Amino acid sequence: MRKYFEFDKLGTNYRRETIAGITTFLAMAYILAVNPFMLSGADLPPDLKANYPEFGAVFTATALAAAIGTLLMAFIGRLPIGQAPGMGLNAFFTYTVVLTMQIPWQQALAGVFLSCTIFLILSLTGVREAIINAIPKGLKYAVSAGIGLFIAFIGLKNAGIVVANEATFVALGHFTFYHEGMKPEEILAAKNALLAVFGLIVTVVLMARKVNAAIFIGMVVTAVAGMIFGLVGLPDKVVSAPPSLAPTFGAAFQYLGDFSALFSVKMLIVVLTFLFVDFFDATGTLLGVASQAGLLKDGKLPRPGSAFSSDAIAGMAGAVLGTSTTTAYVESTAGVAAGGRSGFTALVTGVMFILALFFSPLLAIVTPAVTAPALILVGVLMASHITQIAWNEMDEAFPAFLTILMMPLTYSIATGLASGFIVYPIVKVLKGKARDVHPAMYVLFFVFLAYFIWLRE
Ligand SMILES: Nc1nc2[nH]cnc2c(=O)[nH]1
Repeated sequence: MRKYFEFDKLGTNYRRETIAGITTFLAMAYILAVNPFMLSGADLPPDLKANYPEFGAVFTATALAAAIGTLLMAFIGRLPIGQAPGMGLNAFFTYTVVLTMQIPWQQALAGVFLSCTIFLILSLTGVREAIINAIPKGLKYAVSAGIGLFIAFIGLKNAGIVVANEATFVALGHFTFYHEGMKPEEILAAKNALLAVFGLIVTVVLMARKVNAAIFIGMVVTAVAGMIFGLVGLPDKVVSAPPSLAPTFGAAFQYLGDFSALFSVKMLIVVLTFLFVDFFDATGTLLGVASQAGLLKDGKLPRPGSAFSSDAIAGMAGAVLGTSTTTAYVESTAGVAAGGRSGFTALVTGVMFILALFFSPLLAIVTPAVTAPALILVGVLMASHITQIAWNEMDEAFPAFLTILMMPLTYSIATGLASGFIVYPIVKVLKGKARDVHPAMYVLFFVFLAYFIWLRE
């Protein structure tokens, strides 16, 4: 074991790797609640919930996908990196693909499976690197930053901190509940918005103090405060058998053979968006976390094919189980900060996800106010990529800015992505820099243009 994980070469030991693995698990554990909450449409009106997979099955799928993905990273990638369903693509799955595009969730899972299969092929053949070089750096970072604003916006909306407004589209929610004539639901909404603000402050302070499991602890503190003030119910037990996977397991397969459903412009955009986001995210995250751990050689990952394949296979497995794209998690930096250097860290994290399968009753304490701080603060982590954009070059800055801005304002990652990829070649060509644009970018221009023409009808 020590030899397989190269403990001596990496200067590490079992104790340190175990603490690191538990640390990464605690930093990622919020996804066990947030993912089923989001993918099952729990924050949507009751009549829309029927269009989404069942909560319990998504919980089991999330824990299993995280366990499988993280164990793949342990044994194949041999990196101290955890995997779980990503926070941007679960929002894209729920709000864009199923809610707006009205694609059945089973077909959306087929799209996840397909995009990860393509990612696997690109990773094994080395084409991945060629594509990474073809996409302008500013757009790559804009995708992460835009997703950060998007999921933060979802958190603010779910918590009632930001509300709809007829005159201005959006406005600040209501936080006072002692006016005369307030309806009971208005009082409840105001109290929940206050609870979310409380949770946000607690979590920000924990993060600022560099507490590794800040988001997880923040959720627990918020839920306990919610129980004290009667906003969150008590779980009736702590341990139970995992909820059945039957409602979601293999649901993707019913569409994988249906070529007419799978090969439409709508699905092309869905698959491309899943692929792009996972592609850029995995590249940035694997390099970023490995760099922090001091594992890069000449700026390259050790065994890059294995690491990217672990990401892609985890996504395929997750789609079969019943969750949106599983990917390498930036929260793995918490375990690396605690000393994790080898795949053994990921082995420990993966085993923790298996144990978590038996604690599903605790999910009863997760309400929109409890998840909101996690959504908003993961948004901050992702938005930090904004600094990588060349803001003083307008032909770079504007497409990136548009990508970032359109994601929250149109409530769609795909629309943000499409906006940037359409505007980028136009601005470059009109500036007389057509040769600076990679041919692949012109192909994508037409693909995304087709998206706007055929999907907006
Ligand atoms: N890299 C990465 N880390 C995450 N942490 C939570 N969600 C994500 C995600 O989508 N990508």
